Amino acid sequence: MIRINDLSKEYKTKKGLVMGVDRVNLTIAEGEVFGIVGYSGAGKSSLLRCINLLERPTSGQIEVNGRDLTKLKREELRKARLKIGMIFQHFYLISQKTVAENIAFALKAANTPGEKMTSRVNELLEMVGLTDKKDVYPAQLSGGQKQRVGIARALANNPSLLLCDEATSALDPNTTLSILRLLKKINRELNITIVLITHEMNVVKEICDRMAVMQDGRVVEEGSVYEIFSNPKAELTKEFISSVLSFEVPQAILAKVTGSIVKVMFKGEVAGEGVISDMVQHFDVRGNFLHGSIEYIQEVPLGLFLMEIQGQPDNITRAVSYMEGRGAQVEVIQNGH
Ligand SMILES: Nc1ncnc2c1ncn2[C@@H]1O[C@H](COP(=O)(O)OP(=O)(O)OP(=O)(O)O)[C@@H](O)[C@H]1O
Repeated sequence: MIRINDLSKEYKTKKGLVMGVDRVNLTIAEGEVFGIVGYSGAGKSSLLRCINLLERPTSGQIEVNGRDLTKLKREELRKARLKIGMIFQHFYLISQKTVAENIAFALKAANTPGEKMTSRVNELLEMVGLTDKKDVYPAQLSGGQKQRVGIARALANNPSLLLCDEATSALDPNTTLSILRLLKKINRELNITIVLITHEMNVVKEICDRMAVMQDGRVVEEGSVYEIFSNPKAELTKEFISSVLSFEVPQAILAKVTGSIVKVMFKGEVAGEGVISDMVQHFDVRGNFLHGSIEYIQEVPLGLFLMEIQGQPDNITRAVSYMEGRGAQVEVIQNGH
């Protein structure tokens, strides 16, 4: 478990003090994938780098597996850090070393005996799917392959925690997905807690269990990814969510709409049911889809639809109540005219 207690990080600059992290409190459970989201400058990197004390917090505590890292002596901290792996947006591989040597480098830092080294490197290469690239140099690898080496290196000393600093931001969407799946596999099979920072909600949607949204060094919202996606509270969170669940309908289309416009959300299993078609059958109304999607967050469906309902106002009201009675959240965006 990771406990971040009242953590602040101030930077002294020529223009005065900058609050990188401002009194953050977070608890991250063992085995969880936790995402920290925010725009550039929100304080994500500062917070992540405080977790393994790459940055020393100005105040507050970082507790990892029951030990306050800020209180550890140099040698104790070095040992504790070996159990915290980290991967980076720009990989930071050593260009003069082969893939195998890059991974072995982390094992040497932990004084792994020579005879164990080769077998451990091979094991890690297999885990990240790079056995055939063992003897090549980083320059000969694609971005996704470089990140796989980064992951193998981070896992070398059997960490309990993996910190990911914008790990997929330099990768194309397909490669991003394959790296995220690898991270999820590592989380599930090795029970490694993962904390990642990103500015992309798709990353969070794909693999995180819980998340926090940061702005100006502070956490403005925190919760399960599903709850936050289905019911974001802070304005900033809503903005982030709209980047993945967008309801933009061209004005030209909206201008033609004469019925009521409603936004309908189905959570969980109910998303698969034919609530909307039942509604159309039960009441004397017509429904036209203007926009819609079913997103799967942690394999649980979240259905979001924007639709026009045509009919007598009373029937529309009854139809909306019917959908609500069947578990939908309905918001009337515009009444018919
Ligand atoms: N070494 C530093 N010296 C001075 N100010 C810093 C330093 N590192 C970060 N900051 C400032 O702290 C604030 C938070 O920066 P941080 O890099 O943590 O944000 P971020 O959300 O990770 O953004 P990005 O994704 O752009 O890295 C910013 O105002 C930044 O300018």
